Amino acid sequence: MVASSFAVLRASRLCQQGWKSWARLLVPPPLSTGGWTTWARTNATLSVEPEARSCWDEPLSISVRGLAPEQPVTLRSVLRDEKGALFRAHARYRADAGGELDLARTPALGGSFSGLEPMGLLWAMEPERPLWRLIKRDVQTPFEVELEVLDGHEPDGGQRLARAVHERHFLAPGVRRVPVREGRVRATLFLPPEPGPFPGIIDLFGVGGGLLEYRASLLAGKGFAVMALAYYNYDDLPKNMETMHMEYFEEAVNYLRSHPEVKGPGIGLLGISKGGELGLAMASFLKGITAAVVINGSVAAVGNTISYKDETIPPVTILRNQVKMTKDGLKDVVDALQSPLVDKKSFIPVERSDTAFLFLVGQDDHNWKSEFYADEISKRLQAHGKEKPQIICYPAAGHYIEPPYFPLCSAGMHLLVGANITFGGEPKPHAMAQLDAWQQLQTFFHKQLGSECLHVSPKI
Ligand SMILES: CCCCCCCCCCCCCCCC(=O)SCCNC(=O)CCNC(=O)[C@H](O)C(C)(C)COP(=O)(O)OP(=O)(O)OC[C@H]1O[C@@H](n2cnc3c(N)ncnc32)[C@H](O)[C@@H]1OP(=O)(O)O
Repeated sequence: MVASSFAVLRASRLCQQGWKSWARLLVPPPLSTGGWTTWARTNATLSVEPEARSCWDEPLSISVRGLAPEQPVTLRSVLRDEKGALFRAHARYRADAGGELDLARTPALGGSFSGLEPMGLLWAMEPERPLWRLIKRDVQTPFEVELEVLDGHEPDGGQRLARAVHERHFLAPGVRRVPVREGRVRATLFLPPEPGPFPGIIDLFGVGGGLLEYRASLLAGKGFAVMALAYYNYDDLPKNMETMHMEYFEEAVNYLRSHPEVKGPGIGLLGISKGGELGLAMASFLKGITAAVVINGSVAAVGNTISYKDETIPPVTILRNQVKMTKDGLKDVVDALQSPLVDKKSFIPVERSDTAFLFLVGQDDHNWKSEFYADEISKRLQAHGKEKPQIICYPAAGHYIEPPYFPLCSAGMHLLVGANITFGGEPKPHAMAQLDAWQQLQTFFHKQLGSECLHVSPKI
């Protein structure tokens, strides 16, 4: 296993910091307290850099000025998703002797997180609605994050001293969004600003289907042509996923490879969960796939048959008696799939693939045994004289390894199981895993797809 390093991330974070812009965003009236000394300050300012807006995957510099020396304050964040669900985080801080507070230098004293966490107010958000996952549906609009500074350390906060609203965007400047309806292919292609050609990537999500675009749109901001590909429960595609026909995915690969703005000869694949399993199947059956990143995928067909021409891979047996209950009343299905070493016909024939692989694994994935699957794929590839894949394991990370700063979704409704299940993961290590995984997959694709490390300016 390759240990991951976070040093690179810190360096890139520092490079992205822009110039300081202090803006007093809200000045509440002074407290009337009958002569008692209070901490509330009328001249506190909250500064967020970049100013006013940024890309979702970009780090922020958050600081407060104009507080009293050593003043205790609580910082709060809130975001409303497109379904109206609220996500919140808060942390207690103490200003320095000069009445300042910089989240890059001042540790949180408790709350949704503690310690030095400059981005904790984003990644530590929790949904107000239980088991709700933060999903961005329309990438053409930003999420608005409201930040507040409150006097004192009371859980519900004291007087509001300052407030800022910051837009987090999913389309970097100049990135183009092109809906695709070609033959049977239903997708959205994101192209970096011209001129191309750009290395091409197909992006696949998992059970639930639909067409989620936010990862593809963010990745296009890093110099890739990324096509978010729907495969069921979208438009005129099948409503369910009884059989996954590789011919559909082949059509999508051919479409992207022949696109005038996509650099050849081969393309990349990115898939999470069921999307990782399908990416593995595509890399095993189809031609023209140079590189694949599988995030917590399976090496077995799960829940449906995979077919290509006259071959079929049947799904592994479900071991219903292995479903356990957690103390929180959630189902834990991690042991509920038969091993593909037993159900050998369900093992995707990865040995046929000449694709370079990167496996990103949450070691606390409770959806299924991602680490075991990655290890078995590695063994199978090497036993057939193929290149050893890169495997990066993240301790205490769960199933949904998303782009940076998405809050952990540690439990939720699983549409295949029909019940709420645990997905695993602890907020802090999961957040660190997301940050590292995002860098690792970009580095891997740039290397394998032969591109220069082009970045679209995140300035919006
Ligand atoms: C006892 C038996 C044992 C069996 C033991 C078997 C073991 C078995 C092992 C596991 C095997 C796994 C194998 C693959 C593991 C993956 O693949 S994990 C899943 C990864 N999936 C993804 O990342 C794709 C997610 N995409 C989606 O879920 C859909 O595209 C979206 C985003 C929900 C949008 O779809 P849509 O049709 O527009 O959704 P919408 O109508 O708004 O809502 C549909 C439902 O989703 C819910 N929903 C919508 N938004 C959200 C949200 N933000 N948060 C939470 N829920 C939401 C809604 O409430 C709604 O539910 P209902 O009201 O119908 O109950």
